[in-house]
Amino acid sequence: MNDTHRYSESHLTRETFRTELNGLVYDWSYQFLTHEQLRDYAQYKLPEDFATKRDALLAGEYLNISESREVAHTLSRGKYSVVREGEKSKFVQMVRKLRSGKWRGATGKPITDIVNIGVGGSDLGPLMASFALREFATDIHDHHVDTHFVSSMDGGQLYAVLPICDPETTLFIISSKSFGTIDTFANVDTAREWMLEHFEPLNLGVNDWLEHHIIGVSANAKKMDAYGIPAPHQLLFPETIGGRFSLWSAIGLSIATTCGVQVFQQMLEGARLMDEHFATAPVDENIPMLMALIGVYNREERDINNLAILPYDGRFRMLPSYLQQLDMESNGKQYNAANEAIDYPTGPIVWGGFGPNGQHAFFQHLHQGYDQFTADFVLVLHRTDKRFSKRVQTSLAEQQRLSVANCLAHRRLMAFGSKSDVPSENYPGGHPTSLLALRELTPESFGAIIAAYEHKIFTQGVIWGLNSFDQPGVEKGKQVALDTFKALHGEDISFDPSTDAIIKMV
Ligand SMILES: O=P(O)(O)OC[C@H]1O[C@H](O)[C@H](O)[C@@H](O)[C@@H]1O
Repeated sequence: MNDTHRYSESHLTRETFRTELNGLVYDWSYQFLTHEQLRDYAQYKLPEDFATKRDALLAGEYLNISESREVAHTLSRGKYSVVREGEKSKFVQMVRKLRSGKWRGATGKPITDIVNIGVGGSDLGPLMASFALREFATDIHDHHVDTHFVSSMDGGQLYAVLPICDPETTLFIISSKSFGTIDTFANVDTAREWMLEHFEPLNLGVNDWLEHHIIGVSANAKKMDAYGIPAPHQLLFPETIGGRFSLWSAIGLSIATTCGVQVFQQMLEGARLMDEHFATAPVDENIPMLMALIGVYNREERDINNLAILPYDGRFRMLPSYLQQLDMESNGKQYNAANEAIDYPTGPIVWGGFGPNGQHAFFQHLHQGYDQFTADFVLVLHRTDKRFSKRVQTSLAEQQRLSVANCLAHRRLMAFGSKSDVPSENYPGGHPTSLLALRELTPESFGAIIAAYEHKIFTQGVIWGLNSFDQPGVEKGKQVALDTFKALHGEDISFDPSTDAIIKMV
């Protein structure tokens, strides 16, 4: 494809490469494709049954073949939403009880700290959304609850969280679709020891812990029963919702305990509107499809193997980690949906970091390093926050403008470069990037941007013939780690000289 006319600033004045949905602006001006090329590329790349597959996804009917189940996460922001029954919903009642201080611990004190224990999809989505949306909480009563997140198997986060919590006023949400992930239960075991150590001198025990200080969120009711979680404290969600797509479901409980039910509902609504847009907008105005086709083009025609996610608003700090799982676990595959080996590139390596800080760190490589990359800049154009006086708000608004200016400037430098005969002053440019700009961050626009990425990844999976909804590579990782763990416990298992030697040192 001929792109000699792109990356010339004059060309950009003749065509608009921008589409908007409810305050989410997607600008692809600094990508290689023109509208015409994009439409041709869509015809060439999208399989004939793409619309059928898309409709099946949005109806909750798309088949995850290898796991023999449907894919239903889009329904969790529509007709099967956990908040659809309002005050009658168990999810809503739990959130209200916790956020109003009516949920009491075993000694009768109101819960003040909630710890979500989960990993992967049971951690990254809730953590990201809670962090991004906490300032929008509207239904705060007199009571203040803090929500913490613990995921890592090494206990590293418990070291930080336990000392600032009081066992009598702390509640743990065990978030695990399978209710069997070893990382999560390693953390739960330690949390239980911490609590029981405090409870036993008070003549309280495991049952008091289970009765007052635990909520289970899972697709596996049997395992929650077996663990002893009382039925009223169990939240179930369907098997058909994949872990990395589960923040919209009951797994989002910690989002709602942090931000309130209303914000959670608004987030779902933003995602639902993106579902509608994905279903109906023409291809060169369809945000997820544009993102997908541009990504496939960069991967296949330009041989660019990585995508940097560069948010310029601190509330999106966790977005790169979230999208890493969403994309790499879905499309990082060398086999197709029919389980045949494939010989073409699929999903890119997704990485990134908070843009303003990255400028003082890894941007050197982006501006002058050897490697090719593509990037998504994520920007929020306006921010107001009534918690501050006018005077402080004015200063904060100036900071927001500073961040916007830096984002736009670095994006230009990556696209157009800055030529000089002095090698150290030469910036090659030519890196294709997109801009996702929110006019304002709201729960709705947040929901929309996350759903856009989900559909982008789905579309790419369809183009590449993948099943984007399984993750055997992760399952394999769990098995190999089990054997190593046994060896650490003294079982006579040998691996290789390096591993064996380190095991002996532990
Ligand atoms: O929610 P859980 O069943 O505990 O699973 C947590 C995570 O486990 C695995 O690593 C899967 O690959 C992830 O997709 C999942 O999100």
